[in-house]
Amino acid sequence: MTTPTPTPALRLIGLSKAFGDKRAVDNVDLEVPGGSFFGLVGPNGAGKTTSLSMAVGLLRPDSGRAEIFGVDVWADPVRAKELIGVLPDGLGMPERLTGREVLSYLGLLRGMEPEAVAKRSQELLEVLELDRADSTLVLEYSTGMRKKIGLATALLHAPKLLVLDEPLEAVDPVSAATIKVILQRFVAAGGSVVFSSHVMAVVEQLCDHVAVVTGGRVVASGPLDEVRGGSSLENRFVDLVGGQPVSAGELSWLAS
Ligand SMILES: Nc1ncnc2c1ncn2[C@@H]1O[C@H](COP(=O)(O)OP(=O)(O)OP(=O)(O)O)[C@@H](O)[C@H]1O
Repeated sequence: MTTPTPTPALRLIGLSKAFGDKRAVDNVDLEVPGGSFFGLVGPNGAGKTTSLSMAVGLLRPDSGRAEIFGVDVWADPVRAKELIGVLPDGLGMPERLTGREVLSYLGLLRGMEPEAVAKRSQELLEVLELDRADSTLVLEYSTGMRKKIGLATALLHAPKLLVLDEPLEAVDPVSAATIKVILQRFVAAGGSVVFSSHVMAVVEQLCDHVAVVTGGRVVASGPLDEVRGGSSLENRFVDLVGGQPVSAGELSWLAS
């Protein structure tokens, strides 16, 4: 008897998207195994945001489809949205609300009971160390605080998969450390995470699976060790994107 293959947390099948003449994402196939910590890594303009936006139903593909735990994102958006927590790139939050108010509003909007919203918000504000969430407007938040409250909104309804666009980009080191711990705990508890980054060191530090994206295409994907192979991920990355040989010093900005 054959063992059934587990349903991937996220599956992209032949996804493509063009903006005018520009092919931002070109026939991308990707499988994110359930329970994995998956990094989508590539340089600016590689197509990471466009791919993730299509994966979560924020942007309609020209062709192809996306499945969250086997649920077609465009055929059954309600079910798909229950399964995912999303941190978009822009973080366009209502800026005249406090962090707690943002969470309260979103929780009620998603149909949660008021008591559950209050309890869950309190837990998230504590673990994310957002202790001024009652007194500070989002308008006044630092990038780190915005990413943390964004992560709290993504986690509010206890999703099975987190899809995060650059969650650590331009974040202060203390907030970044907090975010990393929360994501690691989420995966340890059986959740799955997909996040984008152009920082190789972050992906190597956190992820068990990785996809390298450049020019709108996935040029390598799989378990981190397999993709990395014998040489460092930085060198393989440079090979894949067609760059010149570089030293670790030249690449130090990647680790910032
Ligand atoms: N709304 C849009 N209109 C026109 N072009 C777009 C739009 N969104 C993205 N693009 C283009 O599509 C390509 C892929 O962009 P995308 O934002 O997906 O890349 P990215 O890998 O997320 O880059 P970054 O790390 O800079 O965010 C880029 O050339 C970008 O300029």
